[in-house]
Amino acid sequence: MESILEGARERPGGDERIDVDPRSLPAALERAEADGRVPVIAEVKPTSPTAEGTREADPVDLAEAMVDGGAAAISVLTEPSHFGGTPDALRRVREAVDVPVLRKDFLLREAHLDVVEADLVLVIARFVDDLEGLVSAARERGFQPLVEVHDRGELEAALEAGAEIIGVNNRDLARLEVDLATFESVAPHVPEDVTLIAESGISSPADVRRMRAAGADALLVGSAIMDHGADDEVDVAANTRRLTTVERRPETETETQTTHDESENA
Ligand SMILES: O=C(O)c1ccccc1NCC(=O)[C@H](O)[C@H](O)COP(=O)(O)O
Repeated sequence: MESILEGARERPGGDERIDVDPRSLPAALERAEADGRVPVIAEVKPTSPTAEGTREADPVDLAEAMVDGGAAAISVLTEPSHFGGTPDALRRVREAVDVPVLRKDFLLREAHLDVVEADLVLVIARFVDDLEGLVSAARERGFQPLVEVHDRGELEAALEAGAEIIGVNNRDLARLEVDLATFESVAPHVPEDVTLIAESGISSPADVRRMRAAGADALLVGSAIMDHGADDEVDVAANTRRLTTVERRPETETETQTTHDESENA
């Protein structure tokens, strides 16, 4: 984690202030609910420190397949060194799709906001010194800030900073371990009027049901959709659809299987 943060500290920001006309995330989540889709924010994540490989596919093709699979919004990694992302990939994806697009990166200061337009930006509570300042700076530019927390202390900080969209990350960024019980322990303390997102480690229909039962308004899913470990061409639309259609299907005993398990058993 330290090398990711070191890279983020050294990365320059933009020199010109960005001004965005954003697509609303809450409205996109409502549209998904209205037509019976689980609201999923599908993540274009070429690789990561915990991924088994790298997906070289064009980010635009991936994002379009995700929308085809029913994704309510798209998240695009723009961190270059550990996640294989670029701001240009996000710019191209946002031009190609009509759903809200989240910039997923390790943004530490105001100038980092001025790199590329997006509908939402991720602000990670534990890494930002002036959380309220960065949340306000994001809003002044038109971005919807998604403030990420991992425990109740960070949740309090996010609420004090004025967060209206909060993500609870099931991945402990200190140890990189994932535990879905994290969301279950933090969610009951999140006020009703906050848009609440469960992040990381959601890979099976059973995980989707579990996070929704715990109060998630939306789910942020990367690895299970990108399926980095699979050898062949991955069907990103099918991987997305498998999660977005969960609430249209009756619960079954095999729902705990991840995408990879299922394709091995097919
Ligand atoms: O995903 C990682 O390996 C990772 C490592 C270090 C810091 C952050 C990391 N992930 C960031 C994320 O929050 C996830 O990309 C996102 O929540 C999706 O998670 P998943 O569905 O488990 O890929």
